[in-house]
Amino acid sequence: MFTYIQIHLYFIIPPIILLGLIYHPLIGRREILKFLWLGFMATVWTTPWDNYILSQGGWSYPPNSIIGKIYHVPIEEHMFFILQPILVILLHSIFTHGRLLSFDVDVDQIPNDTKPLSEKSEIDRKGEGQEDQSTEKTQLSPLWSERHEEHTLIQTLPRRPIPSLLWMISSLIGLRLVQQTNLYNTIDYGMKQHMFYLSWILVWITPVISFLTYLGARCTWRDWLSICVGSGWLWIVDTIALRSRSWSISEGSTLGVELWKGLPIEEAIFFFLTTYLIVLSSSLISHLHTLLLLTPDLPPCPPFNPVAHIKLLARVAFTPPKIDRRILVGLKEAEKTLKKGSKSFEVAKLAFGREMRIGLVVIYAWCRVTDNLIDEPFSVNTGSDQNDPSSTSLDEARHKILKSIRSHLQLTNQLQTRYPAQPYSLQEVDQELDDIPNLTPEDRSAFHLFSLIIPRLTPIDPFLELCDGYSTDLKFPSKPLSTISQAHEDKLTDHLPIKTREDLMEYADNVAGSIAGAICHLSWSILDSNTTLPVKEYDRVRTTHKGPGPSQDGSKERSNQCSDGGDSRNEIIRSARLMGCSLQLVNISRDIIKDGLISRLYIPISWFQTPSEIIKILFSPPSQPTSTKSYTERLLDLADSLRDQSLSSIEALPRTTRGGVRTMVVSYYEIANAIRKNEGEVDEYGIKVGKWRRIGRAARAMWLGA
Ligand SMILES: CC1=C(/C=C/C(C)=C/C=C/C(C)=C/C=C/C=C(C)/C=C/C=C(C)/C=C/C2=C(C)CCCC2(C)C)C(C)(C)CCC1
Repeated sequence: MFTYIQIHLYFIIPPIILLGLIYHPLIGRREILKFLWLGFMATVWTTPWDNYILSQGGWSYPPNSIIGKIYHVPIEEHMFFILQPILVILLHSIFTHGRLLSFDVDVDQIPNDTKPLSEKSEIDRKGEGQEDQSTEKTQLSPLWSERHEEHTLIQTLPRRPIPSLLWMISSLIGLRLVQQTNLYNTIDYGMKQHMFYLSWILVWITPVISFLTYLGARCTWRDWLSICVGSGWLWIVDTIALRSRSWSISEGSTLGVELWKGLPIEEAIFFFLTTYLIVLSSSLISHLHTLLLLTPDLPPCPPFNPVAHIKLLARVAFTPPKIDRRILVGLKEAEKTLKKGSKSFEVAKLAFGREMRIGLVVIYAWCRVTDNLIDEPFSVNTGSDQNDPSSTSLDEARHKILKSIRSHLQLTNQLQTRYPAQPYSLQEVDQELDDIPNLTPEDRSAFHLFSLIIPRLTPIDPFLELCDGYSTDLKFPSKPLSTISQAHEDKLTDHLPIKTREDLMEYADNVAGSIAGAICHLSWSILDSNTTLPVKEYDRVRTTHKGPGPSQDGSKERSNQCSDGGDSRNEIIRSARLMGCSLQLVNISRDIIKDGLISRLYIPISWFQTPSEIIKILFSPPSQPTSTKSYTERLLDLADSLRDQSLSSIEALPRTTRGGVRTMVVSYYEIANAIRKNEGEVDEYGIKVGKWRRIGRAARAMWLGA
């Protein structure tokens, strides 16, 4: 026989420890709130009910099975009220971790208003042209804007009165049966007395389910999966406990029907409904957390104090905000972009919690789209230039696109500083995008998404710096040089902007250091802030993004900016930027030959003894590849020294981002290790990194911090 505490020790606590170990790098204040709130609600809601039923003899415990009692309820049972929510929440969090949005929402199409503004204003102009209809237009326009608003705003948490009513009806049935099934009733109601346990389950739990369902809580298929696994496990545990007489259910108060041998149907229903209620609450809380991040006038990070936290969630649950459709569509598109674009980021993103991941996906999609637009300005049918764009037209188009991207960023930033005095309006920023010739609706959607989410979370400066990095790329020959003589004619070295180590460091800092800094801001805003507009808090830290040229060790000299009492966040950003540079150097080493094929040489010219060495790298024949050893070694040594200076900064980030950042870093360093293993040689395909080795290293970094 197992005692009640042994049931916990053998069957409930070990899975909690196991799931806790798996999920612990991502357990932050959002998850802790779930444990606290549901543990608290379970205790408050279940204790009086359990006391009453025990007093009525509904179930009982052999005296030698329990440690002690608080009134009628054993101490172990009180533990169960808290352990079951912890177990189910962990299971639910793990099963639903892969979803970017915790809820289902039906937005398949890119909305029409991703069309260029010029097309929209065309419609407006047509209306204005018809003088006789002008009065009608003025009357119609509020209606139009109302409709327009309806079209762009989506309620992701609609009330669900019908399913809620069905749950309420089951509560009423339960209540009716309860009235007739008191065990002490002298009149025998036949079967009805056997309904005692079932009716009390219905009366006790269905009103809460009905309430949450009314608020809009509902399950996705992954939620159902966790309900099935969770309740399935609890059924097994209950069967073991009942068979070993850890507790027993009174035969008089049950129907006598068993799900399988030893498990009364009432117990199966009980554990199914409690698991369902916990998953329903957990998924509703996740939904509310996502709404906080996606709604510009709510704080993206919930308060640390659990009481303030649950109050905020309750306020949002009772008056759920509508979400801009373009955000929801944009996120869907961004996920697709990511799937196509980068397998490794697709996996690495899973090492972050959901809210952080949303921010990263938005930034990644924007970077990907802007990078593609600049690299391939004529990729889509854009008119006359498309067939054989000359170098000049390519250059012009690229510079024009970069200018539009910059102005879009600046306008986006202004939009944020005007908010909340004026509502977010994408119309203005949209105008800038109209100047980009071959913008697809998907690209436009990535820009919209960025404007709607990022400016209140991170300063815009890192992205402007990334644009500086893009403009360095634009200095390279716009079309790959196909012959050595062409290279000589074009005075190749004039077109190679990375001349010294400092140039290289500045470039790496602009393209990767900047994004590393943005990730720091993102993590503070999402995981450790307490205002609606966390970006305002970064005004001081922001200076870290602008500074004089690079110093000898490659970092930008910004010592004067830290003399104000040593803001630790400035320090962290500085280190993070070094780490970004370090990863970029690894990237550059891997792609030396590949980049050479498109006439991009990121190795400083000063590292070459003679011009013929440059030519060898740029025109490395596939049959007799040029040795890259001396360059990769130097680049990777530099990368190592930057990494060593900055590794400690990861530990200063909010706890739930550390695992993800560590995972990203080690996967990059697996590339560096592979290059070293190959004696510094890379070819046009870069270098192969063993998939399992990479996964193994990433897992160690995530769970063991190594
Ligand atoms: C009896 C019995 C038993 C068991 C027990 C247990 C295990 C219990 C549990 C219980 C539980 C485990 C319960 C739970 C409950 C829960 C609740 C009651 C909840 C609620 C919630 C709410 C109400 C929420 C809300 C909200 C949200 C979610 C969000 C925000 C907003 C608001 C606040 C609205 C055994 C078998 C040993 C033996 C025989 C008898």
